[in-house]
Amino acid sequence: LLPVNDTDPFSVEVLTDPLPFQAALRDAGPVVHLSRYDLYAMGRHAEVRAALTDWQRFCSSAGVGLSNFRREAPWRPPSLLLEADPPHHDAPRRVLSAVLGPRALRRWRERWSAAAVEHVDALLDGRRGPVEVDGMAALAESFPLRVFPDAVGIPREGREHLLPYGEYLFNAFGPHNELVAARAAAASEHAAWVNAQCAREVLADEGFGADIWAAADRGDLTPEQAPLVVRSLLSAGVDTTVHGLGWVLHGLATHPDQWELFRADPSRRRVCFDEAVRWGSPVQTFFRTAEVDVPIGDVVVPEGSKILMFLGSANHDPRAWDDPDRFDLRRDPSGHVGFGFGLHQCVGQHVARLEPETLLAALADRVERIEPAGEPVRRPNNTMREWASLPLRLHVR
Ligand code: HEM
Ligand SMILES: CC(C)Cc1ccc(C(=O)O)cc1
Repeated sequence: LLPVNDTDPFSVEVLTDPLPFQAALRDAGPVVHLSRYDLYAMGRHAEVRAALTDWQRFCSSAGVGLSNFRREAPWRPPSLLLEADPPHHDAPRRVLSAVLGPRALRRWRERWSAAAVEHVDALLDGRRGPVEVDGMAALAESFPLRVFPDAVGIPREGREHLLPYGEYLFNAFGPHNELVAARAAAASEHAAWVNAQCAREVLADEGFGADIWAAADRGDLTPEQAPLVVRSLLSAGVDTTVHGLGWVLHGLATHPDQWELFRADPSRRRVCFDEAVRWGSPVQTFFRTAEVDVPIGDVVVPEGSKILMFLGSANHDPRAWDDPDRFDLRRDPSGHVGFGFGLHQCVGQHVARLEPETLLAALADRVERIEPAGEPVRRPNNTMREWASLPLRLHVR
């Protein structure tokens, strides 16, 4: 293993199995200069949380990827939430908080519960005993794509652009390596399709998109801002939940006692998804930019530097968690940074929780046991920790 500060954290090797590098990063100090990209890396829970709450000194408007928007043009117009700081961030955030809040989701809960039952019934197709599936294709990818685009209110045509768009977006937060170069040509086509779905005239009368345009009618947003706020949903709302679900299924399959616990004790159901997001941390890393010189320990992070926060490492920091590498529904995962923390903390987290809640409830009624049915396959991505396939055996009652 190379010394930490010479390691490329975006190499396929580290992206595929990040835990050894992250342990070395945590041990190397509260903040570590990585020479390869001239950035400052944080792997410990305390420092990552502190940086996430300190939006004045660690800003988002220079981009939350390696690229510094003040030095090079972003590949797409910046997000009005993710890549914005107060005061510009305030109104779009206020609008999306209301559109995606727990109260607003009540009308989707019944629909998604019914959709989950239909989805699982169709998958099991009346079979009993052991049923082998690829958890990613059969559940983690297909269920979010069944319910979320309709909730946004986009047309059915062209939805196959959604996953590749998100895949490219999350790669593009990292360095311009092979993962980005391989798909750069297709990306502009995916982006063009996504942008076209944000126009008022293509969106259904009911859904998150319509709610955002209604906010513009009320003057809570300008008509120029509305389509970009809809774009945020299509950018952040699909691949994240797909891989969040992937980690739930992988955790339950590799810890079969946990499925027993989940089925036996409904109170565990609420905590299950957050424990999976802590344990798997589908969003592994992203950046901030130092607005001033920031002293941390005996290192000064110079103004203008990029800070790389390792959320997955913070969520496995033994300074913050007992037995962090264990997926355990008995633990209280609150305080994890898998949804971020502070001002930009995930505004879609309630949607993110509702999808697995409804799907797992439908599975719990029919499946007594979940176990691995072969080697799962990783897909390297500069930001997202993803399973390409998850062979599972579901024991159906
Ligand atoms: C498991 C699923 C998800 C994970 C792990 C996740 C993770 C995150 C994280 C870590 C951030 C903070 C980014 C930062 O601080 O720079 C964030 C922000 C955000 N997320 Fe999520 N997210 C998920 C699902 C969703 C969904 C379903 C939506 C939309 C329906 C969504 C919309 C957003 C938006 C718009 C922001 C920017 C918020 C702001 O900057 O104020 N996310 N998400
Ligand atoms: C973890 C975050 C980087 C996920 C994310 C992506 C995109 C947006 C957007 O607003 O486009 C917001 C959040």
